[in-house]
Amino acid sequence: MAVQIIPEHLYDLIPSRLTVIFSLASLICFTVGSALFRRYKFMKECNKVPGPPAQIPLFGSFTELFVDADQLLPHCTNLYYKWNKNSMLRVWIGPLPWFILGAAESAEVVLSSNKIIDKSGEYDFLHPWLATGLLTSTGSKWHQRRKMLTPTFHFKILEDFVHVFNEQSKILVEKLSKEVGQDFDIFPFITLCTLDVICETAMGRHVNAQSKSDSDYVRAVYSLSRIVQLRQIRPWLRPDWLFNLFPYASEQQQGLSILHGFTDQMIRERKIEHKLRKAQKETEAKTVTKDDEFVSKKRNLAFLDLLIEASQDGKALSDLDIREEVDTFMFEGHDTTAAAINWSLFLLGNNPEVQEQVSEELIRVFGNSDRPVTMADLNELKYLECCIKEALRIYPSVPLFARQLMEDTTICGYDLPSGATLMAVPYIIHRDPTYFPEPDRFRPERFFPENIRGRHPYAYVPFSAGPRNCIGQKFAMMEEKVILASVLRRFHVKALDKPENLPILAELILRPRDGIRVHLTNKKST
Ligand code: HEM
Repeated sequence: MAVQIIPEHLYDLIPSRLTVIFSLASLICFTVGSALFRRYKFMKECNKVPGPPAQIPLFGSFTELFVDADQLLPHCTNLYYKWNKNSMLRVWIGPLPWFILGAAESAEVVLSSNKIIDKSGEYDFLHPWLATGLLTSTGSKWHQRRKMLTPTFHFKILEDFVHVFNEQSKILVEKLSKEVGQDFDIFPFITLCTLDVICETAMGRHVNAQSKSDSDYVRAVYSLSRIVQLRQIRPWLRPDWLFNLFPYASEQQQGLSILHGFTDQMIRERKIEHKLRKAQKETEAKTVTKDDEFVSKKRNLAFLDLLIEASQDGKALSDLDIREEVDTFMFEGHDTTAAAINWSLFLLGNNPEVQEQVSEELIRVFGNSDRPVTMADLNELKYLECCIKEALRIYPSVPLFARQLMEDTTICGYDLPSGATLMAVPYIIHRDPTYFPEPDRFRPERFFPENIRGRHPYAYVPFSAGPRNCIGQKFAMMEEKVILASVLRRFHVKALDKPENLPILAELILRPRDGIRVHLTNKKST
């Protein structure tokens, strides 16, 4: 006999099957309808910003940036000039709207804000590698870390790195001297040099990348950068579950084990050294004044040592926290400077009259000696500095960077919805003829003090600007100056390609697709 669970008098209260189906259908219709309505409103707001129309209703355009990698920047620049009305362009990357900030005016609103500091979803693809270090973190974590790391870029600490820049430049010059008289690609030589510099300054280790012809580390950096870039612009590679179906996933895994394995080993080694140093220090008398305490205690240390000290034996920073910051320095600190030095050489190699002026300055400062560059020299190399700045204007190492709106915000008269991605593009911003007439011409005098005066402060942003600007910009300028001065004291550089014919890849870093082909002549023998 079946057990009667529901009393008979309640049967009438049970909805009929039809009612259930109807209610469910209504609920689904309501949910889908309101989602579509929200989406429609979102797209309507976004579409108020001028830009190419979405090709697929509700989903935007899958093909807008589906161009060859070396066409991405020219394509974006053309789109910007075709549609731009108010310093901004809207592009649909699949269902996601990107707002391209291509002028000082729109860049200022975003970069100067203390609220718009969240990185966009595009940075999530860096997380497997950099986790949430300073570049990729947000909110209170970012605030705390920025505060903790700022003193490590103190002028006095950077001063100690000048000898590293000199040592590695010397090796570079020796290597380049073997190429004198031949046509060759200088890009890998510079990259290995900046890699040696960052390994020594960030981790306190010689990796001798310049002496080895091929570096696993550099290969892994390139492979990961390419994969991150692809995931940013190919919507089908975005979700992890889809990405994992492609061979890129195993390539990424291999790259990560090289990069993380390397950093982990460095952390282990430096922690042991740190313990020994600490024990030794405890036996020494402490005679420093409070003001000098931070700087004087930390001289001759690598960034990693400073992080280990700041970690308070794991209480403030775990080993993983340290790794994410060291990886961030390694990533941000070597490829960016390598690209910047290469682009400077490329432009100087295309503009012999400018290179001549640099040579005259170098003779004025160093005479014919080959002594190392000092801190005082760096302050004297004013024209070289203008050349570096102008090269970063034409070819910003970081060609674009992005923020995500966490609340509805009005920018340049447009009401942009929460969730939108704002993409600052220095490559376009730096070519605004209002601030830089004949923008494609290499004219270092644009950065003479009298010519900078009155220029919009956000017209030139190679290191970004505002609260999330580049923490390493002084380090980068010093390194660039030492390396370029060392190369140009010894060689005359002739570039073999013209800017108008050089294919450029806007990856995470702005790179020449086929390297920088040059011909060096020995100055001393001329
Ligand atoms: C020419 C060389 C360099 C250029 C052009 C450059 C450019 C930039 C730019 C544009 C940003 C902002 C990125 C964004 O908002 O997504 C940035 C951030 C950053 N850079 Fe650099 N950088 C250079 C060298 C360096 C060096 C040498 C280091 C370290 C040793 C470094 C460390 C960082 C870090 C940690 C951040 C994140 C800062 C934050 O969000 O608080 N950079 N850099």
